[in-house]
Amino acid sequence: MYAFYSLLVYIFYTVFKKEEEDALETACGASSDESGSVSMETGCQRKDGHTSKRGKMASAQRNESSSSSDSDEMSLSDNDDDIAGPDIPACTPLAAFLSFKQEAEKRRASQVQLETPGKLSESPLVAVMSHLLTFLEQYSHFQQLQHQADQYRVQLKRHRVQHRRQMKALRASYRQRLRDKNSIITSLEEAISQQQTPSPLSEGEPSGDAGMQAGVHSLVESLYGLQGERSKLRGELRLLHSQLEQKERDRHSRIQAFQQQIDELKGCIEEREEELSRLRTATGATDSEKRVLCLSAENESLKQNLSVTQGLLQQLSTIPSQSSTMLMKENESLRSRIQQLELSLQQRSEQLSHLERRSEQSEWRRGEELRKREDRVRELQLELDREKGKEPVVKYVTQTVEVESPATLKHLSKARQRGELLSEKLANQNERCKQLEEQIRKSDEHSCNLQHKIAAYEREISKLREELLKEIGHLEEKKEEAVKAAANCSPQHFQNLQEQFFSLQTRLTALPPTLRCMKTDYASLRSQVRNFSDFYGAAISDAKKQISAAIIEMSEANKDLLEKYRKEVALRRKYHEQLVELKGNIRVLCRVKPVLKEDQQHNEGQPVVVTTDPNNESSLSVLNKGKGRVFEMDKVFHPQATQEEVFQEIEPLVTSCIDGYHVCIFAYGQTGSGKTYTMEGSVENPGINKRALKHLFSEIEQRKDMWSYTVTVSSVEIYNEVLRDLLSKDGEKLDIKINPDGTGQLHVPGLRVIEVKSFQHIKKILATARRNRITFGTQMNQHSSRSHALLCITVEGTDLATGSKTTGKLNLVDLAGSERVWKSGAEGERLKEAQNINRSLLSLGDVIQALRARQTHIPFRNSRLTYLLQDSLGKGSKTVMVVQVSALESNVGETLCSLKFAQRVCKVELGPASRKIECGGGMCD
Ligand SMILES: Nc1ncnc2c1ncn2[C@@H]1O[C@H](COP(=O)(O)OP(=O)(O)OP(=O)(O)O)[C@@H](O)[C@H]1O
Repeated sequence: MYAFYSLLVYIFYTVFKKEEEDALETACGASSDESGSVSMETGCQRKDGHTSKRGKMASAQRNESSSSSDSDEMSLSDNDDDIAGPDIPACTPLAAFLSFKQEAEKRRASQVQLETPGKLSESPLVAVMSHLLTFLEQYSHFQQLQHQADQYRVQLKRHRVQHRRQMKALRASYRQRLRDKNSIITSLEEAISQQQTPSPLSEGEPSGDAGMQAGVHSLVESLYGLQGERSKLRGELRLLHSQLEQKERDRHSRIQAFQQQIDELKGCIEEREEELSRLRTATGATDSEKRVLCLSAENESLKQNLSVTQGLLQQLSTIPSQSSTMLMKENESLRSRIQQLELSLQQRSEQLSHLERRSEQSEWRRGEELRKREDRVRELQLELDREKGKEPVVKYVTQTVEVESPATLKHLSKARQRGELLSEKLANQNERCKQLEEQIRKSDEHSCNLQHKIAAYEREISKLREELLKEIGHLEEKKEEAVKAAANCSPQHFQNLQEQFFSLQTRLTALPPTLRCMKTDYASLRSQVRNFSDFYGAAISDAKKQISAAIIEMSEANKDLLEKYRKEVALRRKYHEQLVELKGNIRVLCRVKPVLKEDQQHNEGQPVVVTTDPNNESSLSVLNKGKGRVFEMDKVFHPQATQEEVFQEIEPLVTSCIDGYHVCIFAYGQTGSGKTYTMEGSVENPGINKRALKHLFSEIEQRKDMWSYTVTVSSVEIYNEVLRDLLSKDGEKLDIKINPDGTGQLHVPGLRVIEVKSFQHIKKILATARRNRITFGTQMNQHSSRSHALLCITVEGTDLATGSKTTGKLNLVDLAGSERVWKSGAEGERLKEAQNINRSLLSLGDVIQALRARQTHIPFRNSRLTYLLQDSLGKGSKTVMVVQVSALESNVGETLCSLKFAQRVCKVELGPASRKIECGGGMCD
């Protein structure tokens, strides 16, 4: 009866909810009348004061209804309060009803027991109801649990997605950092800003995610650390810029000071020249006057002598008896006069020879001076050239810094302009120096002419002297005759004699003007020579002093500059290393081959499936079967990229080889994709090999004042796993062995190693290696290289100041093309070749894989190629891989393979590169 009644009420309750609620309210009201502590809000309560299970369920239902309204926000909310009970619309009212009925039944049973004691205390209906209630309770609990589990699962999934997203972002940021410094900084900022915004996940998460949170925190910390490093680097860069500016200012001021000094010197020289010309004319005039005076005095005395002689003759003519004695006296005086004249002539000739000696000496001294000055000018020229030669270093720093900031770029362009101005000024100075030399040469020529004139005059004088002597002899003869005649002279004879005497007198008077003229000329010339040589000597000694002072100053300034240059080189090296380390010691570049005419002929209508992004230099996408795939590399060269552009990316590594690092550059890719073109290039457009060697020699030339270098070259090819020397004609099979010198390094006994002195020499060597390499035509490439070709350059340097030694190695490798055998149409010998090529490339992949996994054993010995490259592929080396790909759809499979391999290499870390430097007998880094 009760069961039926209960069922009926339940049906009413569920179908007509309102009525049921009313009924429930009534029932509860009745119950509350009895207990006095029941309310609709909290549900019905038992007499013992405990909240009934039904009440609990009702409150759970309320919670559920409140949480369900937020269900849309569930995915974003992490609040544990969101966990609510299951949706149980049917069982809750039933449970409420049953508990109500159970209470009523219990009350009724207790009344019955009171009325009829000894009867069964609990009816079966009550028992069933209690069972039902327990079941409902358990059911709702189960549903709650299930709901909670679902929510946990959703949360876990959400956490996992977010975690994966975060990890992806972090990985991307790290990769970005490796790509280049600027992008690292940006990505770090992004990552930091991401980490700085509080994540909703970080609060109230289950304890299972604590590990992940700790990981994230540690990453954030490391990012902060990197940010600090970045600001430190920026500070260092600023410091470098300011140092550079200071140096540039110093250099400029020094150059100005030199310029001023040189100008002053030139002014001095000009002044002196003017003075010289003035003095020359002035001295010439005074000397001539003096000579005229002197000679006129001499003339006067001669005249006096003559008049005396005349007087004597007259006396002779008047007193014939006394004439002979008189004549004899006159003869005596004439003889003495002649002797005097002879003496004076002798003295003069001695003076002349003395003068000649002096002029010769001054000439020799002047020649010496000139030679020294020429030497000094040459030295200065060399120093200036060296100064100019420093420009590239500044340029390099400029290039390195240009990457950093546009302000530095502006500053360095100004510095370059200043440098150009300086070199112009220096060229002008050289020009002026040359002009001065020209002037000196002219004055030398002039002095030579003067000496010639002096010599001519001297010859004339000696001729005249001879004539005079002859005349004197003649006169003496005549005098003797006259004396003899006078002894027995008749008046007639005496008259004859007188006539003869007068004629002689006239001849004697005719002589002096010629003699006077000659003497004047001679004396003026002599004084000119003496004055000129004295003045010239003084001017030269002055100029010498000034030049030597300027040279001393110059050499001191040069020392300073040299010191600064050394410091700059060291700084540049340091920053270069930091840059290379930031970029990573293994770098992967990708070059897309342009579609050439011959490619179009073979693959007519083939679409291009490889595209590069002009805004992103480090990604390229490949379209395969309608799906695009993006690959990230350190740098991607678009099909139109030039050989020069490719080399520019590699240039810093070539430089580091001179500094003592081991560097390996290899080209990898499908056959015909342009590996040989990139490494060797053509005659008119050379590739990496030639450009690297050219750069190497120009860098060595720049450093020759501080370092001496020896460059040696060898070249081998690996064909069918057999090693052959490409520089020897016999093509003997070679083997790789451990060097017996105890260094543990590898060497190839019998391999021809050539010392190279110049770039011209290397050209011939490269041509020989190219001729000897094995190539065949395949379906994919008409001149396919069937072997791996290695060009090994060793650079041994010695620091001239400290004596420390460095050994750098540069391995330039043109790998044989990877190919799909069916596609290349290889058969027989070609098939074996292709298999060998693919096997060795596979070994290279294995080595890279092992390096990537940081395995203790790296399988270098699995192929000749990897064994030979062991030095340059392992730890502490710098490696660049240029992946060559074709853009055509027919090659998409090979392109994808090559790019996947490249991506694997991208992830390899070789650790910091180490410099192979030997100081004091041992190796040190
Ligand atoms: N970037 C480029 N610009 C112009 N021509 C190119 C370029 N790359 C390759 N080539 C041309 O494509 C042809 C094949 O190139 P190359 O011989 O260098 O390929 P490869 O990868 O060395 O082939 P293999 O592995 O078979 O030796 C050559 O004629 C070369 O001149």
